[in-house]
Amino acid sequence: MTAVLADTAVLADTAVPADTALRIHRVSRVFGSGPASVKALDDVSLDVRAGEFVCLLGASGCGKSTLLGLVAGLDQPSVGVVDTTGRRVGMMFQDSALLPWLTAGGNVEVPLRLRGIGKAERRDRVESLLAMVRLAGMSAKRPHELSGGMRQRVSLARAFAQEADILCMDEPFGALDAMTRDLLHDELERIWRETGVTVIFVTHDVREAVRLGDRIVLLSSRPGRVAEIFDVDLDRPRRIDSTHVSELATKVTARLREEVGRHGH
Ligand SMILES: Nc1ncnc2c1ncn2[C@@H]1O[C@H](COP(=O)(O)OP(=O)(O)OP(=O)(O)O)[C@@H](O)[C@H]1O
Repeated sequence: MTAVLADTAVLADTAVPADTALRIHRVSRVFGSGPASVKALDDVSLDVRAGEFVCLLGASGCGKSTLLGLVAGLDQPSVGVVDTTGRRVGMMFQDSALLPWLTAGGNVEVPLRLRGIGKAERRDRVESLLAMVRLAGMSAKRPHELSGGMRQRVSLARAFAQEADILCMDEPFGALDAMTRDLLHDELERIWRETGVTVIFVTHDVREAVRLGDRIVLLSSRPGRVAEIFDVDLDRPRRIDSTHVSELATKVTARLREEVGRHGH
């Protein structure tokens, strides 16, 4: 009887609610072994609701990309569990990483091809994905013919072509100028709302996190732990230069500074 009760307790503890898209449970990641080993993540837990937009924020080297890689299934935790609840996970990187020998349309088509979608349907989907990122009619252009912002739009369309339920984004707009980034924030927010995708968005830009996130998860450095979680209760769409965004960004920055100071960066 006791054993049954114990099992039930374990099950109750680990059952994931239906509206939870992602559960990160007591995850640690250590690279290497012995004295030279690096503990990149230490006992990180986080539940993300389906359709939620979560920003992972922290100083350089705090383990943001490591955590994202675990969610994307590119890496395994040393301890703990990453449960993507049977949902499909997609990825988008900072560098647009477009295949230079393919056109814009050809690049967007890659994830559709990989999933065995037929030619006629692929053509339609590519057109609508490019229209979604406001690049209608640009399908035949090659990456070198496009601006950095346009390339990142193609990359965004390709990311959405994965039709992921959870989209992991690793500083996707980090290399863009402020104006282009602002436009892409608007586009991403619109597409996120239209598709209902769950987004895990890594950034070290506090304002960007406040502009986009439903929640901001602040990670501490060495080892990476959840230092604090901020709810962003601001109406959307938000302007990155609005007073409300600035006020919360100031508060988050102060907390980030505290964390950075604590670890002597
Ligand atoms: N494959 C690896 N082998 C060894 N150490 C690693 C590996 N990947 C990451 N690390 C270390 O783990 C720590 C976290 O790295 P990670 O890239 O996740 O940080 P980050 O927060 O994404 O940094 P940044 O903002 O600079 O991109 C760092 O100390 C890094 O050197």
